Amino acid sequence: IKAFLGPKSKKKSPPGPRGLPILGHFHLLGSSPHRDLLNLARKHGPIMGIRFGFVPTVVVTSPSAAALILKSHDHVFASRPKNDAARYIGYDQKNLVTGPYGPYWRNMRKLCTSELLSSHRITHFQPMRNAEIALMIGVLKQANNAVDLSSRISTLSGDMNCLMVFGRKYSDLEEIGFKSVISETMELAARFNLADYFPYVGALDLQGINRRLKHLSKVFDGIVEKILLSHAEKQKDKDDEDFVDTMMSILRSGSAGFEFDRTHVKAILLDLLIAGTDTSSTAIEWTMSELMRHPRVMKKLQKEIEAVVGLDGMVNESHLDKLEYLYMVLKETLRLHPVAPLLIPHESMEDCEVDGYHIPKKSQIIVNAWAIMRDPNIWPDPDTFNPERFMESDIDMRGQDFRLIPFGSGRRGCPGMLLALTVVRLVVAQLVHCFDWELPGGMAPADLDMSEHFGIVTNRANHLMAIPRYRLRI
Ligand code: HEM
Repeated sequence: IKAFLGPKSKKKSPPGPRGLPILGHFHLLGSSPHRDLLNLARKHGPIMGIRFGFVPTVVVTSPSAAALILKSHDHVFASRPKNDAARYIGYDQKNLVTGPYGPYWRNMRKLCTSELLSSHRITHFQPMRNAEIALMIGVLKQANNAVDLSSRISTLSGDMNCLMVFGRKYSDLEEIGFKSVISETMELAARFNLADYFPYVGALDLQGINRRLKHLSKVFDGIVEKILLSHAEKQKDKDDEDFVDTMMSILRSGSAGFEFDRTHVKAILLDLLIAGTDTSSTAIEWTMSELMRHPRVMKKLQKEIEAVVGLDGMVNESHLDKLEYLYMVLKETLRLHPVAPLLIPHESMEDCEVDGYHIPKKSQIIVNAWAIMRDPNIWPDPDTFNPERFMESDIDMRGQDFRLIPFGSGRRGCPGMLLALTVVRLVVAQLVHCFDWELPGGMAPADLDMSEHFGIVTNRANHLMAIPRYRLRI
């Protein structure tokens, strides 16, 4: 009514499809929102306005528009929208992933990048990674038949991450219900929660999501409290410290330099557990899938590793920078299969004009990285897996080039990128170097199903099954 009767605004809103009263554009999205949003953007342009319930949303679908949001106006768009899942599970959005932009978030991010995710800290855990990967290789060596490679990779990634964060394996935490809490949290967080888009209807919790979230947050808190208490009882040398030890010693010494209590420690632990596990394993799973679908690329990569490492030894982290083709394979995999196709929604902290369009304060911004990375105007033959496209190319994926942004960019870009690149390259190199791989039942490579399942992390719809044949001389 206000729009109809009130004075016409001179401000130009981003173009978009006609929405339904109150509901907005929910009905236009199906189970693959990144694909649906691309289809809409083809009609309405790279800066498109839509609405989810009461939340104005801008969808960005070109490198230049992404650069405007994540670089030129990064200071305006560096916040995150309110989100009930994060409110309950993320200790009232005190965590890094969903925390609103501000002094607290800046301090917390600095603390994480310097104390937990620095290259020094990553190197510190190198022996642990080698030991865990060697264990997995040992198990795969015994296999005579097809193995569930997706599950193996997921367990390995979870174990390495949990050992780093709190000194115990993910698989060992099954008896205290940890795995099921994490997977149910991920499942609930991926659902469209009406409470996030309809403030009044949301309070009724018609979907029952918030009730389950409250329950899960209590269970999760109980588990993390147990972990914190068990750490308090053990005295450790600096060299043996996991992330919990580091955070607790900062807490005890009061050296954080900002408000930092037990709740903040728990919120960060949650981030590292959720953001660090499924992301890396999904990237490894997609890389192995593409390699099995493209035996030529697999052979070429094996040759590269053989030339650097030889058939009498395993890959170690000092080899990684010499493996240029491996890096191209990873770039190409993350271009086609970004772990977070829509990044994580950003929010504008004030009114802003972007490319002539008015974007009001508290708009949700969705960057469709998946669509940008398959744009035929940028990428010839965009749906084809072809790592050679990166030969003689200066396109990198670390957030400086908006054509390739699997880790996002700017203030909210992924702080775990260095760790992820180390883990993913090491595990893929080791799997490719140690084994030749066959698909089960004589399946032809081109027949391997590559369907995806959209979620907090977009992984394979079906587990990757394959037969390993050991090929080293040791
Ligand atoms: C291949 C693996 C990974 C990929 C592709 C990936 C990708 C991303 C993306 C796209 C974002 C959102 C960027 C944005 O909103 O603009 C993000 C955020 C984040 N990632 Fe990663 N990530 C990976 C691994 C990791 C790891 C291993 C960790 C830590 C252990 C981590 C920690 C985080 C955190 C804490 C954030 C939130 C940052 C913030 O909001 O300030 N990620 N990641």
